[in-house]
Amino acid sequence: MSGPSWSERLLGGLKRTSERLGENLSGLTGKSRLDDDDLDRIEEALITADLGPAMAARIRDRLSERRDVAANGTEELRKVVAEEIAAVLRPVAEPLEIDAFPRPQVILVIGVNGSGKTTTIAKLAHLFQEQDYGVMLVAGDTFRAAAIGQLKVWAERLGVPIMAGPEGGDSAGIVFDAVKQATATGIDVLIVDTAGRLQNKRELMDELAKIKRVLGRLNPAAPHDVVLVLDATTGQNALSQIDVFREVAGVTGLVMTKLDGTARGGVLVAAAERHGLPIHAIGIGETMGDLRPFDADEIAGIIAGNIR
Ligand SMILES: Nc1nc2c(ncn2[C@@H]2O[C@H](COP(=O)(O)OP(=O)(O)OP(=O)(O)O)[C@@H](O)[C@H]2O)c(=O)[nH]1
Repeated sequence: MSGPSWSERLLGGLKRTSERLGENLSGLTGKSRLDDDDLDRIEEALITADLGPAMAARIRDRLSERRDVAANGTEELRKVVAEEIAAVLRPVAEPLEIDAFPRPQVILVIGVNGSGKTTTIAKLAHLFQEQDYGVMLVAGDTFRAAAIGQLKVWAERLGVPIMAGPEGGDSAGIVFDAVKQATATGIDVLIVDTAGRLQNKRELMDELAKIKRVLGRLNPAAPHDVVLVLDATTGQNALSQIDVFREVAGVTGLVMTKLDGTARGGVLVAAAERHGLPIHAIGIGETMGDLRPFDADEIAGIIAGNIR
């Protein structure tokens, strides 16, 4: 396939974050020692680059112990920043493993409409297919016919079975039927799409709670994973979505999408620092192959890379 490579696209998605840092730090060149004003500027730059105040303070502290790094050129400064970011990201880099017994492993996928939920479901299904697992999709968002239709298109493209009811159908009932069928047919992974109407928190909570209750009746361990899909282009907004969805659904892990294009990917670091939830993968495009493992050192390196 022609076009930009994985890393070029990822670089694009983190560019805004890394450029913000780069611009703010370029004035430090030639100094022999960082003074308090320099540290203030760095801290501010890190905050405007979406890394969040806690992370910015952490890096500032680290640099205040290493004020001489500026004397060794910006390369050294870059290394210290990258290392601090990587230290926060490494513990949360955790791929989604299929290890549930008895099968199927049930993965509930949640997130606001437009976050890239449906596309992420297709990408995950593709990934698991490549690992030789039998996958089935469930159209649990019954509020919009378009959502059901879109998932059906992906199921066909992937060549995987799908359980879908009519628009307005009872999603918990559909999920129940899907688990029964998946169990009977030896499916390994059941990926469930859910409604993402964040504006109505009560209804969303009731709906997700009902799906979880029904699942628990068939298998107390289900859902095994509750994966929240976040859109990197929403920047800080992604953080409040984590708060809300943790409260309504008990999130077990994250996938961040749209880390290509004009994303504000620095928010990944803020999310990791604040929540410590596993980050399973990142999305960097619209096709089923555009899911990439979350590589802490790679991301940290790119974010810090433009400091000059
Ligand atoms: N550039 C880019 N676009 C993406 C990515 N993931 C999803 N998209 C696009 O974002 C748009 C929304 O994605 P969907 O998967 O339909 O999102 P959804 O959350 O299911 O949204 P609804 O269908 O409205 O519920 C689509 O145009 C996708 O092609 C990604 O990683 N990168």
